[in-house]
Amino acid sequence: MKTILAIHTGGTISMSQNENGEVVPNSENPIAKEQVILKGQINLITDNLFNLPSPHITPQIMLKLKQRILKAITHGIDGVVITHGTDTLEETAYFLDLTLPNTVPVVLTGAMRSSNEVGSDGLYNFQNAISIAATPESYGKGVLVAMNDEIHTARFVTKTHTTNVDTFRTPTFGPIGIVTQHKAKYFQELIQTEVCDIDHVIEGVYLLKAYAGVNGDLFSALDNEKTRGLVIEGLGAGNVPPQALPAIQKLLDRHIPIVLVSRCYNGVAQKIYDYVGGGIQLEKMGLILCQGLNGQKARIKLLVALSNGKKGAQLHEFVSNAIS
Ligand SMILES: NC(=O)C[C@H](N)C(=O)O
Repeated sequence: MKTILAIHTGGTISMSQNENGEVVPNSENPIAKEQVILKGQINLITDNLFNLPSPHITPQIMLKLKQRILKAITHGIDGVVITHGTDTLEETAYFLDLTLPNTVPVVLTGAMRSSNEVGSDGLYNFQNAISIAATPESYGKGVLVAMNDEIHTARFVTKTHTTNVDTFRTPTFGPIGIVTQHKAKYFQELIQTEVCDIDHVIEGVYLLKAYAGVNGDLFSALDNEKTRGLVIEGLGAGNVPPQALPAIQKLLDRHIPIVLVSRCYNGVAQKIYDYVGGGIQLEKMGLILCQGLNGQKARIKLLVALSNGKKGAQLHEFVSNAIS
């Protein structure tokens, strides 16, 4: 019989609606007490590690979660399920994907409707996640996200709707599997995973979004001792308005690594344009183009790489490479 560890961290999946219709955290996690469909076929261990709405989750908390999972892997666990608030679920999932060894299935799930709401999706998603974690086909697939009958990779999944249960999508590449009758079926191979172990996380890694007419004001605000790295969500294929460039150049002159992704929902940042602020010129300035990650994922990757002590060409190679 397989032993699966369920780690609960909070989020809507463990909340309830009160008599005023407000969704609030519970002192006791209702999902942890539910009967799960595979009871009798698996040995389920429960750890109520945190009880936090996911906007309260920080990289330091992600690191604690990673350490908890690592301990369980060392003790021979067969699979791990994590329940998590959906707002930052993709960031925690990718943090774990980058920092854990790819040895046992690790599956994150959550809910868009709290535990006592009509049509609540929490228990359903939780059961799916358990069956995915207990499936032999789930080995070697990196950290997975299971929501609404779909299986996504941590690397590319993103929350796309504020309230709809069909919110988690993988733009450009699509999900790698589906769940039917609580059984996982995979139809895409995962591209190679990368592991970058860390024992601490640094501060001072920021994310800014470009927009029409953005100037250097926000970039100049980062010209200080605290700044260790920056991700810019550029326009289109990865372009930035010219007025912002002098302030960006100043950050580069201070040897602050700057990663460029696209603010577009689909597609990857590319070197297409050779005008002032175009991707080709930004790369010549020294920005690192990161293909395929959204801004929040690229920030996690840069944070992990810098926390690991990566610099120069090694940092460049690790951060720029997401799709090969
Ligand atoms: N659906 C959810 O879980 C959203 C909630 N605000 C959270 O992330 O904790």
